[in-house]
Amino acid sequence: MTEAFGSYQYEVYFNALRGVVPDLPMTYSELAARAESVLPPSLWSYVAGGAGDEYTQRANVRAFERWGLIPRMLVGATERDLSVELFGMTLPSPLFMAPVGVLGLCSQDGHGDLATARAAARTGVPMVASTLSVDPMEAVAAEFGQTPGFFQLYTPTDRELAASLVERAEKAGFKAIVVTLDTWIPGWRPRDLSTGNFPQLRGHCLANYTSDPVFRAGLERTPEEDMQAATLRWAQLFGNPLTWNDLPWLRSLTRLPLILKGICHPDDARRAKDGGVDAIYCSNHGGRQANGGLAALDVLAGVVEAADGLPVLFDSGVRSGVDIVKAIALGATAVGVGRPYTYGLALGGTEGVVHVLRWLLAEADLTMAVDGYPSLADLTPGTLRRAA
Ligand SMILES: Cc1cc2nc3c(=O)[nH]c(=O)nc-3n(C[C@H](O)[C@H](O)[C@H](O)COP(=O)(O)O)c2cc1C
Ligand SMILES: O=C(O)C(=O)c1ccccc1
Repeated sequence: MTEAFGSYQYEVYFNALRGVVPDLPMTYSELAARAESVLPPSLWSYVAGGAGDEYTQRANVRAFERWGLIPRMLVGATERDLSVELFGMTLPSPLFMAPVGVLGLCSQDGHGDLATARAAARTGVPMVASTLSVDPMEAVAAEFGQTPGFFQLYTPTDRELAASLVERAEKAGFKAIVVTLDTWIPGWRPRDLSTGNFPQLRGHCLANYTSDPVFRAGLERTPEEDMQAATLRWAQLFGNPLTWNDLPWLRSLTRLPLILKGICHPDDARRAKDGGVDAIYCSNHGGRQANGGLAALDVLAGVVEAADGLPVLFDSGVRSGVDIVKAIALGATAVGVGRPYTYGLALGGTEGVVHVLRWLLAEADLTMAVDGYPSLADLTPGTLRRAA
């Protein structure tokens, strides 16, 4: 069984009253500062950094500050219901873990994908497992327990390899496929470019490829014999500049729910819906891809409207439980975090991730209690006021 997150706030309260405070941060700024102090500098830069001067990354966070929740009184919101229906499943809350391709490297034991999957099992918070991982997807999925997991696909140029990855994800028990559209080519990332620092190009996090029969069949020597050649092959295959003409092919890859990640324009949301996808994932990749300036939160409502009833997943800039509540009020069905749980992983492995997830959920739950919104259905756009 997963932990009831609702009890976490009481645990934190009572422990704090007794003077027992966990040795893990309770605010994002402290979380980031402590993660920086434990991660190797190059890995810290890779995770914390973004595109260009990181204006968009900052805008993602600031966008939340421009919305204010209007408190309602005498509601008696003594019990809150944060559960969400998605693809016929009932999730305990709208929170999920966005795919992060270097998780494996971020935990002290070098197996952060597994550690994160264990946190998903403990909390009931789904993990979207990246194509880029230190351990193969089958090993990651084996740690999910009763919590559903989603597989994030970076579509390679080799269609047979794409089909193989999706087939493996189905067999491994993943419950949905998330196709990321915004990273067929890495963005302009000065921190990484100035240090020549791209973990995958050093042969890291490629287990899903090196364990794949189709990928292996394309190599002259096995990855065990020649990882450099395997890495080069990966770099050649990694990104596929798909077009809308490829959507029927993507759709044909799986009968699992199909989610397109990186949708920010209402027209793209409409087109995706017409193409038969099951959900839209509104995101600007945490400001890592284009430094285009617009916060993901500021395009959410338009995407939700165009999605016309399809579930809309959202990430980019969520740093607190209040942010989760605001994204739901602006129409998101489920809300993802990337860097926050990655920093928890760096600080404390599975425990660190569990801590961050429970904090975010306890804060969301308390916000709904204090502001008088007992269920997610009560969080409509009318509960927000644009403050600046
Ligand atoms: C270090 C790092 C690696 C990422 N790797 C992937 C990935 O492999 N696949 C993907 O779809 N998104 C990836 N993302 C983007 C996240 O899924 C997500 O969109 C983003 O982190 C959300 O923004 P946030 O970090 O502000 O919460 C990555 C993000 C970070 C920070
Ligand atoms: O770092 C990322 O955000 C990411 O998803 C990625 C994946 C592969 C190559 C470059 C970037």
